[in-house]
Amino acid sequence: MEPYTITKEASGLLIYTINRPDKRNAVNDEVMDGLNKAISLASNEDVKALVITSTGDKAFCSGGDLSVFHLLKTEEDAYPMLSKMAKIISKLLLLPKPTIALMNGSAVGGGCEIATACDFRLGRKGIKAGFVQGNLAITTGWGGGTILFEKFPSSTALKILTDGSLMDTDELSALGYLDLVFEGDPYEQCVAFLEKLLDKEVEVLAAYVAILRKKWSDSSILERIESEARNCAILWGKEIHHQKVEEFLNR
Ligand SMILES: CC[C@@H](C(=O)O)C(=O)SCCNC(=O)CCNC(=O)[C@H](O)C(C)(C)COP(=O)(O)OP(=O)(O)OC[C@H]1O[C@@H](n2cnc3c(N)ncnc32)[C@H](O)[C@@H]1OP(=O)(O)O
Repeated sequence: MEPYTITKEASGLLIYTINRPDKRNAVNDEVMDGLNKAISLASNEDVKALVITSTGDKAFCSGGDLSVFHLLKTEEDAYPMLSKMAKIISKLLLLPKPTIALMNGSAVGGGCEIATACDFRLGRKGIKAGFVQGNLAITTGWGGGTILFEKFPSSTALKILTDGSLMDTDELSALGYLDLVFEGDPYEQCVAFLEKLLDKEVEVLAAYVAILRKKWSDSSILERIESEARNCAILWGKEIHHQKVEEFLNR
């Protein structure tokens, strides 16, 4: 089974789908490379917006693939992986097209980091989402913490990150994290949400998005994301983190 697919729709949507439902759509190197490729393709003139979604209804994305990344034991081992994905997420954040996380399942850990980098988050009623990294004795390491602080009030972001709880769609909507809670076919709901946006010329969309992207690029966001990855790598190398991951893998 291919770990991801990329499809271009006649509507102008480019759709990147993580396809590892048995691993709850966890991110491994191939998924990272696929996302990077989709982000590059989304810059093409005929693409109006990039949608990131996944297969199945259990998980939008369960974060980093712990069964693979658990082999990374030290700060020096972990940093290249964290930095690689932090760069991809930075590219997603600054992509000059609107981006949408279409969440038909729960978003956990790094899955929330991907969703947070998107401009819009659409979640199926009944899913959950949470930045659980703190429960594993690490922080966000892909830039998601920095981006959360950028997009939400600081007290809201700090509470979400330090609680490490999975929140339901009522809580996520109340916090403004979800822009739409949907029922029914995810793709149809996404197209309906974007109906008016997709009516606009691609240059108009890109120009509005550029205003927002400039605000971030002018505020040294790339350096701040890089420093988040570096700090996470330090915690990653500690024994307590490895114990917490073992507990998850052996539960
Ligand atoms: C690495 C970067 C870091 C960051 O910077 O953000 C992170 O992302 S840390 C990772 C944080 N993620 C987690 O801790 C998620 C753990 N997963 C879950 O909490 C749950 O699986 C779920 C996502 C809520 C789904 O629950 P459920 O539907 O009940 O499924 P299972 O728990 O039974 O899992 C099924 C299957 O999938 C495997 N799995 C799930 N998540 C991961 C993962 N992140 N990495 C690797 N494998 C994962 C799980 O082990 C099960 O496998 P089998 O036992 O072999 O069936």
